[in-house]
Amino acid sequence: MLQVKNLSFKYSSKEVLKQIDFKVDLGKTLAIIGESGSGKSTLLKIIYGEYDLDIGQVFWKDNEILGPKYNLVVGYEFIKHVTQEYNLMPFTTVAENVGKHLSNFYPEEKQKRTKELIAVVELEDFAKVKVKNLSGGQKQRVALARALAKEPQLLLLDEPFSHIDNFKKQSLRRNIFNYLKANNITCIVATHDKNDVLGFAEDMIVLHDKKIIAKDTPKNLYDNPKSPITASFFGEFNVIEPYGIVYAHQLKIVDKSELKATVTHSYFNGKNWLVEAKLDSQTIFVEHENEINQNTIVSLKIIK
Ligand SMILES: Nc1ncnc2c1ncn2[C@@H]1O[C@H](COP(=O)(O)OP(=O)(O)OP(=O)(O)O)[C@@H](O)[C@H]1O
Repeated sequence: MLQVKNLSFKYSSKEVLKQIDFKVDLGKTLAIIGESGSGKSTLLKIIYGEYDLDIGQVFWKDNEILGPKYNLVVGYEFIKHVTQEYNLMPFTTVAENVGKHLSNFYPEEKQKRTKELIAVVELEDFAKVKVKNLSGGQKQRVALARALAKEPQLLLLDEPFSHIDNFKKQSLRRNIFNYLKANNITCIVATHDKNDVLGFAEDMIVLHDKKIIAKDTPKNLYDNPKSPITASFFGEFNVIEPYGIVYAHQLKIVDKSELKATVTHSYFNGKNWLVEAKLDSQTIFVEHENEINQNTIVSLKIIK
């Protein structure tokens, strides 16, 4: 189990994290979400052992994770950290990068494992291509494969699919998370994308103003977001008193109701239209199957 106990952290005088406490069971995935600058990457770096802590502790099983004051080389063999920088070797091939940390003592085994991982990230056609000639998204996939190569016990992923196009992202996400499950690898993923979380993470924490403001399963947080920060991660929402947080898809346009709003704009979003309207002086968003003309008065019903 990974355990983060009462952790607070400052960069010189700037406090970034305060009283952070959570656990991740072996083989489970925890998602960390929060606005840009809320400290997600910092938390992953601390768990990797990149910084010394004045307050709090991090444990992997019974071992305390310690920072550079205690370790000549930063990090731990059993943890892999895929950062937003990738740290690849640009002048060598995809296969060489993926196999970099695998022993040359068993060349056949190395080759087999490298091939397997290149398949997980769907880069078979690029195995012999030098990394410097790859796109940003392809590099990100090489970094993921390389992190898995030495079978880490704990994998830290920082925005792992941010540079990968939607076409590839869906299958890649499934490949990676299924691989982690099949190999009982514990994972912490920092992300802005709800699709990295909903189908894959057992638990999720929300960072805001240095603290954890919510901690639960993704489904419970989705069903009952409690704060606008949490709701905004899942989609367009409104705060309508006395009902509280109402997602745009929970507001229905009906024939008759007391709740009336005036349409100001309709945005096509593929599946349906996002209708912007004024409810008294408040701007609200409603999902609807058709476009609605500006200045139309609509009746609304909340269906939660
Ligand atoms: N090396 C550093 N020195 C000083 N301040 C830093 C350093 N790294 C990050 N910070 C600051 O710490 C805060 C948290 O940054 P961090 O990168 O952890 O946020 P984040 O949630 O990962 O953001 P994003 O979603 O944009 O990646 C930010 O205000 C950032 O400016």
